[in-house]
Amino acid sequence: MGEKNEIQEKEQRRVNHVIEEIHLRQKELYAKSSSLKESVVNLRQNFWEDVTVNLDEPDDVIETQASIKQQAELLSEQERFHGKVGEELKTLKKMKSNPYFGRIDFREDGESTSGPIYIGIASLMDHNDEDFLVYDWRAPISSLYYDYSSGKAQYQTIDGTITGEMTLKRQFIIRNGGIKSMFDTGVTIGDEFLQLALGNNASTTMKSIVATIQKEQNKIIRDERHRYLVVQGVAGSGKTSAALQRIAYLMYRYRKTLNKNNVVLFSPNPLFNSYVANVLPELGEENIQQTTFYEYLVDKIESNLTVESPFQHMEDKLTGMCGTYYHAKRACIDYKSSLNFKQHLDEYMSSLTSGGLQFKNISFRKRVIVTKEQIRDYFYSLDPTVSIPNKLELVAKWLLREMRKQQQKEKNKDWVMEQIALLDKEHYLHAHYHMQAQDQNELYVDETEEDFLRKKVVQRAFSILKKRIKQFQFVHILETYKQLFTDWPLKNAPEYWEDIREWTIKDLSRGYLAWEEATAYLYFKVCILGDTTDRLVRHLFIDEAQDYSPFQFAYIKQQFPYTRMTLLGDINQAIYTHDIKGSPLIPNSEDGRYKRIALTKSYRSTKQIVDFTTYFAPEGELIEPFNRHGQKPELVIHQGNVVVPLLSKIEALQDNGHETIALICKTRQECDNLLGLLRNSMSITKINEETRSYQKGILLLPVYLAKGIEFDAVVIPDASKTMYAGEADRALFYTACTRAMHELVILTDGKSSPFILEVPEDKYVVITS
Ligand SMILES: Nc1ncnc2c1ncn2[C@@H]1O[C@H](COP(=O)(O)OP(=O)(O)OP(=O)(O)O)[C@@H](O)[C@H]1O
Repeated sequence: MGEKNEIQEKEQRRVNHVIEEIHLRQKELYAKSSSLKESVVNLRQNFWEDVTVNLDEPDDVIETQASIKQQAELLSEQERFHGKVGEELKTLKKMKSNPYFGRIDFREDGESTSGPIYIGIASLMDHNDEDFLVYDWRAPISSLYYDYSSGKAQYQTIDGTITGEMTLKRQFIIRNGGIKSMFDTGVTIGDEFLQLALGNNASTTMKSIVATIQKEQNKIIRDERHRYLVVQGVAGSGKTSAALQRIAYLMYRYRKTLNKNNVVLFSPNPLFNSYVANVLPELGEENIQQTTFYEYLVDKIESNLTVESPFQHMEDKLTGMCGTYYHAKRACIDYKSSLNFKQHLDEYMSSLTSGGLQFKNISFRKRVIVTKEQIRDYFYSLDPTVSIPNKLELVAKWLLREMRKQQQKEKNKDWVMEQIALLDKEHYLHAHYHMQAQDQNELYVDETEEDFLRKKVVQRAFSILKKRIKQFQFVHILETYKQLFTDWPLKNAPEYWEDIREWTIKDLSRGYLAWEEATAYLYFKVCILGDTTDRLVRHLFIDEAQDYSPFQFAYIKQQFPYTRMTLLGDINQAIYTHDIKGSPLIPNSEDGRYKRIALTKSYRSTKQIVDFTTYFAPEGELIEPFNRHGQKPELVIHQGNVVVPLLSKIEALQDNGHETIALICKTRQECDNLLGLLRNSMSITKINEETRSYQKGILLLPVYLAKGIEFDAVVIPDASKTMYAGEADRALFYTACTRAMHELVILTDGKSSPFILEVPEDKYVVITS
């Protein structure tokens, strides 16, 4: 037997031993789980038997309450334990098939021997709880595996830096308990291992990358020092993957204090949410809160206003903008996305301390009981040095007092008697008992049952009004915001200001907030109404951060004042805002609290695809392909009718074994046209902004919905000059092409997009059909 085989056999024996230990642990946990389950069931069934209930004296009541609380705590403790055991069992099940993926032999300075350390998705002790059979990939010592090849190495612990020498680094592929292959590697994570991981078909859900995390990615995952961690990474460089492993790392590192409610991920579209939903559970962690920034805004803006979705915004920008309108709308988007606009808004808001805030009349039963002028006068009679939100608090108190006076006035009116007649039996009984109780305690009764019922009816009728007053709904935010465009003089007005004003007033008057307006409006609202900052969120992750405007970032920073942020993006894929100068992804925003990490290696696409797309990448960032080879991209030139060549290309891609083939168009309009042409010839799934998940097959979608996602093969059905021409289309075209893992096919009518012409001809194959 060769030395290599002997080593593999020895390793296999160890794998068998670990699986045996896993088996023992499982048995132990199953026993624990069923006894816990039994105890939970018993506790639930006998809950009241074990509680001492005595309500005779006030002291007894307190004692009873304490007894119930104690019993409830015991029950929830047992339930929690049971849940934990269940989670451990799930992890062990995964480990039984694949107990670990790496081994390092590390000799600490001052020690004479180097112990082997095996690394897997979770830690495992032997049955005596003495030795670690497997270390969690997030344990401090495991970072050696990702950061070093053989030789001098070090890692950080809470007690300081541990230095030493790594004498061996071995990687395993273990499936169903058998070692399929193993490599001893000289580089940090060996290419062969990564080749295998990347060569597979695209999956409809993202996978974890713990076995092959790269050194630069490991820096992102383990950074704990910086308030703002900014990752500029080229397409397919693993930004999203690193972000998800980072979440898993933080949940492990701070498991006693951090839970899923303290972590939020802003994702680019609803489809992406389900695309990444498997990663954390695969790593034994619960999913965190995921939302799109659009959903986040809509949730906070009054429900009677309509907020334009970023996708509709894109669609309009790409299909409906031409001529002077195009330039004016662009100026509008640029301005409202900028910090200049924020400053303008801030100045306007400070002017509101002395006048201009608009209010709403307060009406009851179609009669105005407090006019907006009365509210305004009261508001501006208050001390001008007090902040607007604090003054609103005082106005609300005054209004609530006014409401109480109004209630008194309303109580004796006829409508109240009519309402009393409509009350149900319960209310009458309540009134009756109330009077009885009074009889026992008082010598005379000053209130009749009718009085009591009248009071109740009026209280109920005013309750919604009072609730709205407490929420400061008497302030007319929309009208006050609109004034900014009607009355407020603007210094240094941007180009096309008159057009911008006109559109904005029209939109606001019909209760419509354009996408570029929505954040500004919400910012204005929270500043006027007062602090609604989010203190619960301790880590915020923003994927596709290049698509956030400087104004949106400023708002996010203000809303999450105590939150650490991880921003991940790619300047090359900036498709929403034209003005990316203020983006934090660009280095000049660095200060001590910022850490910027650049990822330049692209793992998603084959070398041939990366070589092709690099030529028209907008910002010319350094892009290195990973060494995985495939076919050169194909440029199919047809004579006008796209259907025949498109169908034959899709068939060819299917024959090549590709399971997920995406037809990526520039707009939804183009998708609709194409679907009309292809619908009768093949089964196609069209993806729109509401799509939450997808299956393998042929997918049709606009590029802005493909953000963050990848497919085995990508087909660009129309890459002609009329479709992708202007500079604004460059990032869209780049984003579309970089979604491909293995094959990229581009069709044109012969007049190709200028971006293709920027690529040397030897980088792609031309086919004329
Ligand atoms: N270290 C790694 N090991 C294995 N696979 C990796 C690694 N890093 C990235 N990948 C794979 O590369 C692909 C791209 O990763 P990911 O989607 O995280 O990149 P991204 O930078 O967010 O891309 P984009 O910005 O283009 O959406 C995924 O299939 C991911 O699994």
